Amino acid sequence: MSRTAPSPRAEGTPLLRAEGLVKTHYGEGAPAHAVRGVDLAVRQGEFVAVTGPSGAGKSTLLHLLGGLQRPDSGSIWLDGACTDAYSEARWAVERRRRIGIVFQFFNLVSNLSVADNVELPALLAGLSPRQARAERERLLAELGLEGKERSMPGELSGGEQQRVALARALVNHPPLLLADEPAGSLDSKGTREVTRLLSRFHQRGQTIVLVTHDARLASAADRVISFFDGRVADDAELDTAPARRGTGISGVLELRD
Ligand SMILES: Nc1ncnc2c1ncn2[C@@H]1O[C@H](COP(=O)(O)OP(=O)(O)OP(=O)(O)O)[C@@H](O)[C@H]1O
Repeated sequence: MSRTAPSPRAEGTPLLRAEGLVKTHYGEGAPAHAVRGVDLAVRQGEFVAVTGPSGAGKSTLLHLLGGLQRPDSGSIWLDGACTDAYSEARWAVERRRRIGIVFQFFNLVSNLSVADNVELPALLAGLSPRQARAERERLLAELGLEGKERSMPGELSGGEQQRVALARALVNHPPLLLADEPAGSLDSKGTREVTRLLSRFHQRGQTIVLVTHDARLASAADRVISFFDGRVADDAELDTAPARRGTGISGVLELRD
């Protein structure tokens, strides 16, 4: 049975809301209490970075928010709709429509071309092949990947693969982008690229929840949640974020520096 959405914190219904999230992993050793009771609301247009030490539970939290793992208890609302009763298939549909996800190791389909990797979610969401191709062309051009359409993921640099993954995540115009250590396997140039891209999409209104160890990447956000031992230890709005100052990423994104 669906629960009623709690009253909004401010400025209307949050795009994403979690209440009382708990998740324990049972593996070989002792149970890992990864998420121990998390309440969270993310408003439309926010760029939230979740930081914290290794093992704090950040990735688990992101997986819960994207429906990739199920909480042991607690609830998640997407745009005011409770997801408690969602099946795996329903979550897959909701992700296609509402949530783009990028991962540390890109998770591209290795035997599909760049073009096919980006078009696939659009086709699955019901776009015609022509529409999917148009969206793919637009995004790959924007991300500086023209000419790479027929390449296979293994032929690309890590930074290029992550840009393809971003194109794939955003091809259906999802209201929410979740990013799990998107620069975690990139060099400093790749990290700068990802930072600038996330800032740019955020400035255009993209809501982002980012998990990262990287202070530089986190500083692009306008709100930083410090996660420790499965709980929110601090939740702070940054008044120095580039997007808020309006002095950071603007104009044309230069990727080829
Ligand atoms: N599938 C799993 N099975 C068993 N234990 C798990 C699983 N996934 C995570 N854990 C454990 O849960 C805890 C939290 O892991 P999680 O990956 O969420 O933390 P994290 O903050 O993202 O860490 P890192 O920054 O190192 O990626 C850790 O103790 C981890 O070993």
